[in-house]
Amino acid sequence: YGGVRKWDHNNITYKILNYSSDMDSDVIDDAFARAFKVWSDVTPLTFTRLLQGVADIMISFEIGDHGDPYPFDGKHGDLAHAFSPGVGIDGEAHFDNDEYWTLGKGKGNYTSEITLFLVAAHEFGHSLGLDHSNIRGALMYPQYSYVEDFSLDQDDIDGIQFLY
Ligand SMILES: COc1ccc(S(=O)(=O)[C@H](CC(=O)O)C(F)F)cc1
Ligand SMILES: [Ca+2]
Ligand SMILES: [Zn+2]
Ligand SMILES: [Zn+2]
Repeated sequence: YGGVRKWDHNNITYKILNYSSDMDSDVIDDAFARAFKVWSDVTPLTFTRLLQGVADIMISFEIGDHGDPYPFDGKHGDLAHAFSPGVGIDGEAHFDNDEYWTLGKGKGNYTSEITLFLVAAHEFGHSLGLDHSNIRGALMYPQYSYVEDFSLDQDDIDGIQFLY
């Protein structure tokens, strides 16, 4: 999870390794791009998507035990996790594919639908080196809660600007 390490470069790359079947892949691509923009808007960081090769942040949808010490737990519970900067597994962001991923108020009662954009923005905060915030409205607060019109809390901005 989050650590106090940070990337030693500002032009960070990411790669999407696989997709969830809950949403079109171009909608998922866009949700991830918007989640990275949350952070590039308040730092000198840039995020470039790679289609092949090894990127700093490798993004994948996983279920159950998926080869790291943090197996997913089926629908609900843990939604995703990400590792702080470094080499190898660090920087990776994993999303639980047993969740029903959507964007905002889906067709049904969105309490059972998890907004990919919000979770991704939070996970990428961890991939950049952020830990949790104790401010309830902050993006880096440890609990997921759906918000209509999202904005970073000052605590999130202070945290990321402390690092970069
Ligand atoms: C607002 O974004 C999130 C809040 C909480 C989570 S989580 O409930 O999946 C959390 C993982 C995390 O804090 O990144 C849990 F420990 F797994 C993910 C994204
Ligand atoms: Ca889960
Ligand atoms: Zn994992
Ligand atoms: Zn977190």
